[in-house]
Order: sequence, then C-alpha cells, then structure tokens
Amino acid sequence: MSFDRSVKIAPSILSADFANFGQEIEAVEAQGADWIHVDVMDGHFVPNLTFGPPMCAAIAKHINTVMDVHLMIAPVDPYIEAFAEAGADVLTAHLEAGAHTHRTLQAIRGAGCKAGLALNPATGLEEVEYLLDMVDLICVMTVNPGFGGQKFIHSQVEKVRRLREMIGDRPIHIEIDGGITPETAPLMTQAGADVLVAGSAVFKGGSVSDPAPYGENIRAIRAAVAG
Ligand SMILES: O=C(CO)[C@H](O)[C@H](O)COP(=O)(O)O
Repeated sequence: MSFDRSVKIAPSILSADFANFGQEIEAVEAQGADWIHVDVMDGHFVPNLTFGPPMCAAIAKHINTVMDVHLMIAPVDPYIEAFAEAGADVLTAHLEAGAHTHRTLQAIRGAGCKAGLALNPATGLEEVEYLLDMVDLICVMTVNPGFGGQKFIHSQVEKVRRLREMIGDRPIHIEIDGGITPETAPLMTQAGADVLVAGSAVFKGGSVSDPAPYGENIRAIRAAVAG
C-alpha cells in the first residue's frame, strides 16, 4: 500500500446489510469505493458491539482495495496479531484506549500493518506530536464513536486544519469519520483530510440487488470535494 494524498472514499460497512457483507463490499467497490472501513466495537470502549477477527477474516476475502480496520476496543494490544492475520491493511487504535499508545503503534507496525491513531472529538492534539513518527494515518472522529448516522461535529474542522499543519510533509493520511456527507466532506478536505469514511451517506437508498445508489452517493461526495 503506497502513500497517496488524493481524496479517498472509505464506505463504513457499519451501514451495510450485516447478513450480506461479502456482496455489499463487492457492490460498493464496483461502485467506486477506494477503501473499505471496518468498525470493530467491543461494548466497553464504545457502547455498541460489532464483531472480531473471524468476521474480519471472512470480510477480507471480498476486499480488493484497502481493508481499513478501526478498533474501538480497549485493551488493544492483545488483539493486534489476530486482526493483522485477519487481513487488515490499516489497523487503527484509539489514543484514549490505553496508557501506552507508542507501544501499541509499534506493535501494529510490527505485525505488518499501517498504523492508525484515532482521536475522539474531545481529545486534543498535544499528545499526537510525539507519535508522528509512529503513525501512517490519524483518524479524527467527527462524531462520538459507537454508532452510524450521527450528526457531524463542526469543531473538528479546525482540529483537522491544525493537524495538517502539525504533520507538515510527513506521509500521514488524515482520515475523518462520522457524519460525512456532500455538505460536510468539502469542509474537511479543504482543512486537509484525504480519507473520508462515510456509512449512511454511501449506503442510503441502495442494496446488493440495487447497488446503483451506492455509486450515485459516492460520486456526489467526490463531486462536492472536487467543486
Ligand atoms: O466509526 C463509526 C462510528 O463509530 C462509523 O464509521 C461512522 O459513524 C460512520 O457512519 P456515518 O457515516 O453514518 O456517520
């Protein structure tokens, strides 16, 4: 996976049909998705439960782009190997998930994945400064993690702008996650984000038997950021 600063749309399968992940992923990739975003929730770090490494391994067989795994779990370290073996290309852990983030990021890279660091909306950028050499992606949460379909938190636009300044010319992706639509996406790409996670805005109106709306929704986000 080489570094590329162009805008990438990463549909979150949290908004897909859970009984049909394989077909949903193939449909959304055929309709123009650049990456596939996989939300892992533990019912402890966030108030919702999704799935673990075996489901990720099953999902990975259907992904031909980039498998972007967002771990909303605590602790993280005991599960890194399992998610790497399940096929994660990017493995993102939350700064708030433990006291030893540097060690966690080292372990993620050591397991052969790109290392992602996610920040909750209330988390500042101070602690990120000393981790910049350890990360390939920083995910700025634009909703409180746990559920799809929430409202975009506008204060995160300024955070992304400051983060892009802090990153400078380092090869680090800025990903944004939550409430991304054709209205909010351009605010974030102008501020410096390049990976746009979108669940409800991509999957709305479509299904595996009628996937054309997925393409229309992806193109609407792309057109908004290009304009
Ligand atoms: O991480 C997440 C929730 O914790 C989801 O990826 C995110 O909320 C995307 O959903 P939507 O685009 O519907 O807001």
